[in-house]
Amino acid sequence: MATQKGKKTVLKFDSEEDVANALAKYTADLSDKFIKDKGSFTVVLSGGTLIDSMRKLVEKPYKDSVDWSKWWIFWVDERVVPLDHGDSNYKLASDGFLSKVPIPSSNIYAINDKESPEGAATDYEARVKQLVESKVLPLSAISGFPKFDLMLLGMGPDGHVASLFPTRSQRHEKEGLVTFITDSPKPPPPRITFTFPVINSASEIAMVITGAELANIVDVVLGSGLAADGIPPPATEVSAEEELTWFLDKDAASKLETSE
Ligand SMILES: O=C1O[C@H](COP(=O)(O)O)[C@@H](O)[C@H](O)[C@H]1O
Repeated sequence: MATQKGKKTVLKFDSEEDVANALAKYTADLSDKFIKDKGSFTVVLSGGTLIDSMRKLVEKPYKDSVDWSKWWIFWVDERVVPLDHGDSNYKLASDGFLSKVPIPSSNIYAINDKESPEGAATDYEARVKQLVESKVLPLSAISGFPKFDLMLLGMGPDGHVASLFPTRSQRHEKEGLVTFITDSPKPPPPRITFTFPVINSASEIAMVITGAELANIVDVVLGSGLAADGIPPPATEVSAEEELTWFLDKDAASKLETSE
């Protein structure tokens, strides 16, 4: 399990709707803070249910109050499929979020979908390094890895985050920024993903978890940290440099409440 560097906060809400409202305010407040402090806001998205949980951010008042022109968008993981494919995390975010707000298209870092998984990972890592060179992304003074302002993450029922799965070696990568997988246990098999050193160098991380099917793994990750097979779920390794905030609805927190 990673050592928590920054604060860890667990927020529980009565409904998924309340999570969506709180997540929108949290994200808009961080956007204001980072843009005031450094003139830009670098945001890393996951796929899955996260994008639907972000729906309130593209409604009033945030749609009009957030300075979208200063946003930069990245993906914590991506399925290696065409960007217009139904499995693409880019398409999911594009349809549900990016198409609704005026983020400059040159600030949106989709993968190169013409590449193999290995080629797409190499390409994405090179493009992130270029942004370090051009001072869009700073390096963490703690880890030396690129430091994003905010990562918005989901979690699977096996405790995977990004495309870092319990029984796959990518979760142990300590050198690279971006790695690839060709046998993801969750379809589709070919994916690229940020590594834990990059994820854990972010200033702020939100783990956004809703639904009863995630109650057991939430209890494991925020409780004992060990799954029934004795393997720590990857989500136990997530930590932020400033603050890791868990957004849980009542259903996802249901086992946690009984064991606390
Ligand atoms: O495959 C993926 O799964 C995780 C979790 O998805 P969810 O639907 O359970 O929220 C997601 O965070 C990741 O980005 C995606 O590629």
